[in-house]
Amino acid sequence: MGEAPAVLTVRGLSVRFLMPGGREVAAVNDVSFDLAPGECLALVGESGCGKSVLASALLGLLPANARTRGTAHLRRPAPTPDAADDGVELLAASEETLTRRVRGRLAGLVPQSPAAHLTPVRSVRSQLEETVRELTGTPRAALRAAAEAAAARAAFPADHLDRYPHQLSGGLAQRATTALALVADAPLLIADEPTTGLDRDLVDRTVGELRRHADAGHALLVITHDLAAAERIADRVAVMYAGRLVEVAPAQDFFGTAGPRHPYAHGLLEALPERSFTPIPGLPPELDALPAGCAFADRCHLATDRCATSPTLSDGVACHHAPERADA
Ligand SMILES: Nc1ncnc2c1ncn2[C@@H]1O[C@H](COP(=O)(O)OP(=O)(O)OP(=O)(O)O)[C@@H](O)[C@H]1O
Repeated sequence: MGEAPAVLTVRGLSVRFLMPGGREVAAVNDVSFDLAPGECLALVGESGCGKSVLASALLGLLPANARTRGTAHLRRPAPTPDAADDGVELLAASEETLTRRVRGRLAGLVPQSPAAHLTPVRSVRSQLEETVRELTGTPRAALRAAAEAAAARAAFPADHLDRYPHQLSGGLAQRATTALALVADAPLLIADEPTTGLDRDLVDRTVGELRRHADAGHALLVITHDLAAAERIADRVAVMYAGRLVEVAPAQDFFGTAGPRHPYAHGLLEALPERSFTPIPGLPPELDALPAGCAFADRCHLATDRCATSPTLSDGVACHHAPERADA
């Protein structure tokens, strides 16, 4: 983490879904992390490990059968310490606070399914103009130019602004939702799978834009299973497995010579075609029947009797058998 006070401070965040018959799905388990202004944290892990549920919890977008625990504090970085505002406790915030202060204003979201987030019966221009008016109070006469400027920030082409969502390719729909997410210059941007389904050129442009956004002082949480994209954007990597963070490491160490320390994180990297292309054997546990100990033990070549007790995240890794950091 950088030296500036965190924009987002998450402590002990857990999410359970209450299912029919009393079953409980433990989608996020005791997650804690900080995110500083200008920092990009990539949250990585296999499909279904809880990444999107975590993002939805932060923005108050969980369905009614969800129960959250823990705290998640979001605040605007202050130009001076005495100008600091108290920010918002996201998990305790009312729907009104989330709508009026948080979504779009303090936290922008580039959603996982852009097309589903755009209103199908309105052109991109009209959706951008409305969002600009609501979030920035721009007067009507200046709306057109402000919406065009917002589109340009996300490299959405001006000559496509009058199109409707069904007339956009996946890449352009993603640019439109990115433009909407950037309108209010929120201090936190959450991008959920921003590169999924894009061709190589668009992946490059998206990665570049997101990195520039962080470099301009915004805190950026990128949720992705694209490790190559994570390597290019992130300052730090947080690896999630069965709803828990199992490793949080500087990206340089994680992708560099030091490498990951958790056996699951190691396996994720080694599964890449440009590495040894060896998949991790087995499957993750069901989230409604998590073992009492380490959730990865069943798939882990290092597992011993000690793994019957759950390791906590300490010094950046949650594993009884993780190697010490070389510089520790
Ligand atoms: N409304 C819900 N009710 C019950 N379980 C849910 C609900 N929403 C999500 N889950 C479960 O929570 C778990 C985590 O889902 P999540 O979408 O966060 O995974 P993810 O890591 O983002 O994966 P992906 O990359 O596929 O989106 C999954 O097992 C999912 O089935």
